[in-house]
Amino acid sequence: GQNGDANMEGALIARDKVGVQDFVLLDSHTSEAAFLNNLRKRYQENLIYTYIGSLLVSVNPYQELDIYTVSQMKLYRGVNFFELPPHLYAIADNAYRVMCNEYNNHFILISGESGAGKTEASKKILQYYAVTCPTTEQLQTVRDRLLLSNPVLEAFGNAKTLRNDNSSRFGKYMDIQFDFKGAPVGGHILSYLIEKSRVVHQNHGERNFHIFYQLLEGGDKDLLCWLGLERNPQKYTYLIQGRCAKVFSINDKNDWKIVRKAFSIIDFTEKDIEHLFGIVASVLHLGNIQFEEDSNGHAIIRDGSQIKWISKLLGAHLSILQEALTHRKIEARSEEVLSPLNVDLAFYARDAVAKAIYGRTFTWLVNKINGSLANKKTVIGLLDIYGFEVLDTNSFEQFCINYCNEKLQQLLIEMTLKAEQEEYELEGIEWEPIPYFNNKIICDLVEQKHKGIISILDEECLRPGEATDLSFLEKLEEKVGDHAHFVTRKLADQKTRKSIDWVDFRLLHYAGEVTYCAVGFLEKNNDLLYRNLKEVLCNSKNSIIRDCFLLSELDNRRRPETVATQFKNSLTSLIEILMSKEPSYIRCIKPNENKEPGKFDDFLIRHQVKYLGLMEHLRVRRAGFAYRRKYELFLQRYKSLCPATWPHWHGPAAEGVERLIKHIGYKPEEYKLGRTKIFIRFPKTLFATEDAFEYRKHLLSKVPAPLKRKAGTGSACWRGALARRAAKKRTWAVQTIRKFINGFINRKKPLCPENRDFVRLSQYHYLMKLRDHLPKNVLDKSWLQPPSILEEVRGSGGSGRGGSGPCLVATSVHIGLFLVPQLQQKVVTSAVFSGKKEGYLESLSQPFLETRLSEFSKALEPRAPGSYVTPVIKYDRNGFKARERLLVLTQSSAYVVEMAKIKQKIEYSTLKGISTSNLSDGIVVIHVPEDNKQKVGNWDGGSSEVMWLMLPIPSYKLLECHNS
Ligand SMILES: Nc1ncnc2c1ncn2[C@@H]1O[C@H](COP(=O)(O)OP(=O)(O)OP(=O)(O)O)[C@@H](O)[C@H]1O
Repeated sequence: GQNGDANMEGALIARDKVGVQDFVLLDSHTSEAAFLNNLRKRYQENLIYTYIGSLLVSVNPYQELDIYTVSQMKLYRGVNFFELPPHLYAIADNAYRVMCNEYNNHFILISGESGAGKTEASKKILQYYAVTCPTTEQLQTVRDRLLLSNPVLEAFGNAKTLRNDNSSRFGKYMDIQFDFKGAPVGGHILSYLIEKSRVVHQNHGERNFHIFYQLLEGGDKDLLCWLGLERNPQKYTYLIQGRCAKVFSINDKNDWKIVRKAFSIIDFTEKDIEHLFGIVASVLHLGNIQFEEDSNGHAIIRDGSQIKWISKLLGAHLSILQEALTHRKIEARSEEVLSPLNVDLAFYARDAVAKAIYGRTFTWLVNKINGSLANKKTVIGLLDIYGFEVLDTNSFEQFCINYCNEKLQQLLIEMTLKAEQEEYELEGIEWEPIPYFNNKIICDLVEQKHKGIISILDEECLRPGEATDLSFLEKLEEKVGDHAHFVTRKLADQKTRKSIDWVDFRLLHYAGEVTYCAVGFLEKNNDLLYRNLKEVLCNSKNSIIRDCFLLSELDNRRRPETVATQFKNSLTSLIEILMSKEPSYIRCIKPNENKEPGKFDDFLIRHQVKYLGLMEHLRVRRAGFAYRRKYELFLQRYKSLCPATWPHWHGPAAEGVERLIKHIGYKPEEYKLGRTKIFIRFPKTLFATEDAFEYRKHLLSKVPAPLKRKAGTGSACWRGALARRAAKKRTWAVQTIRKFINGFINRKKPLCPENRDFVRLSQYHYLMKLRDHLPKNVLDKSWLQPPSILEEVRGSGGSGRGGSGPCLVATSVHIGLFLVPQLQQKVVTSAVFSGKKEGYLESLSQPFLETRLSEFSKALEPRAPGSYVTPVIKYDRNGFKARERLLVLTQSSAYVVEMAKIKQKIEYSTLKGISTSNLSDGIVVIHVPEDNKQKVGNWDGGSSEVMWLMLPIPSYKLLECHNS
């Protein structure tokens, strides 16, 4: 992928820091141990992010890290992927920039097991966009709503589980919508499979959804009184099954305040809120309803107080409600008969209605939030979805979740791995396609029409007669028993048999085996709500309940779709949505079970590395070539390594690259040349090249321009040269330190051989400091005080034979500001080369040729009359074409000006200076002298001394002179 290539350079630069920051650069890429070592090494230094190409691996730090500040966000904004260490923000920013540049849609898929940090990651990305994207006051509201939808959704959709105190119990796909200027203007949320069973039952150590506890803890007295609730959660059956209603790590009272406030911002009316909490309270009352047997063995409600509250809060008729909870309406021929329920069935009906009310209200809530976020244009989607789940006992929910993960893996395979192989094909590179495990076979096992597990389950649910979970299991054995990824006790061999119970079936998922207990599958898939209970709810006076239970549902005599089928369908449409977008991936890893910072549990992590398919991904990413890059970019970066390509190569880039790599001595087995890209097989080849490049860059940054050209013809064998250099450097260091001490002792004497270097060093430092503190304009008379040693030496007339240092100090005060860049370069080069290079003194009196200034005016020269080098032109969906333009910024305002107009108004030769921004935003700042203000006329911005112009960099040429 595009960004995968890009981050490679960053990985190169930082590779010596802590491990490799891109797994692709691991020497032994097939070794799981090496993979884990690298991950551990980085984690222990709190480096929680690592790339595999363009995929980001994240390990939950379980502590607040100082890497999510606004200044960090700004650091990553617009910066090329490869220039900074791996980060969520880099992924987010890359998606954003690709979206803006290409006007296409994007999604970021975040996966990992419970507690691995998915939700945190998606919130951080959202914050990143909220802070860094352009916005207006008007859009501020949308931004706030986007951010505040989170606490509300979390209150209703998250719960404390054993694995995570704030576990999302629903899958979430959120689109962030941007307008053509890249401002976030809206959002849309899709939710998947809220875990309704939690409303009525929680495992030991777990809680119900946060909102119940928040309401009881934080709701004010009047509200609770109106809802008929007591503040004590221990009073509510539905809240205490996990026996941990109060948890130290969760502040329900505080969270309540946040949620309550969020409601008002995301457009909820007081009526909505009243009805919503009416429903929440009703669920609690429902849970406290108890049934007993009457003399006929029929269920009757033991105490009428709860049902009265429910009737009030849901606006349902008391006696009808009472009847509905204890009877079932059966249709016999054309008659409807009310048949009384026994106690067990009454409890079942009670729980079913609680789950249905809560589940549908959650969906209503999501829709309501969507209503307040609605907008259009391009989007970036954030998919935060439960990762692979393997519990001690795995039930229907785990089956759905793991099926979902199979589907997403399939998507990843289709989009990434195949794309990878196709790239080689496209580039015309000979390459044996590497086999990877395609999990389609498992997806088919689950979802295939008529033959898949879901179809078989549905059939059992719908068929007349005595269908049970066991008969479902038998059907499975009968129909998919010979499938390679399906086992039951009966089908297993002697050895495996022991580990599978009679009620279990086992699937061999792509990530490993999971044994599912079939008990409860039918009931959960059916998700039946008795018809008469539905009727009661359809007639409710609570408007939310009425929205959730439509009368039309009653008219529809067809059976509603089963849960598994609904889920399957929503996954299918999700995959469709995702297929139309550009993907980015984040894989979250949970480092230990104890939520402990700094603890790297090898066993647990190895397991996840496997489940997340990371080795698989790396293997494919590294299968042929570790690195590939467009010829232009490769040449751009490394051209200084070969005299034929430095400073400019005039032929086709591919040929330039060929020359270049011949010159630096690549062996044939190390690389391949494709149609548009060079492919390098081993990381070490690239490292050597990068070393040479770094070294050259270091050197070039200190050479005056005329010398730069000559330097290009230097030694060819950089690898050897490097070693020699290092040895030389050490000797040199020893001598220098000695000299420095000597110089310091003699610093007060007039200039003499003992103190000359020391004085020169002081001069140098002074000038460097001066450079950063130059007066901002001609009226500013402040000037950095030189250290006394320089004054003294100058006073004693010691400008000496070198003539460089003191002279510069004296003259620079009088130099016009527009010479400053020139002067700065000379200062630097003087410190480095004076007395060391022949011909340096001569070069001093001439202006340096390849300064940014001259290079810049060259770049602006039209190639053909009236046109400029590669203008930045964008098109949007509506065919809007942004013209070639300049952004003009004065100190008080900004204008957009047509290139053509500017050309008439400024003589480039009078520019005061130019600076390029260090972001990849394609912007250059031109400093215009004061007198040009008049000519520039209507973009006058007031009283500024220096006028600034900004314009998109028209070509590589400019970038290049900035970088070198
Ligand atoms: N980047 C991070 N910095 C600090 N703490 C983090 C970070 N990511 C996760 N955590 C901690 O780990 C906890 C669990 O993370 P999170 O809720 O995001 O997991 P999840 O993968 O969404 O789990 P689930 O699937 O159960 O919803 C958080 O509540 C937080 O305490």
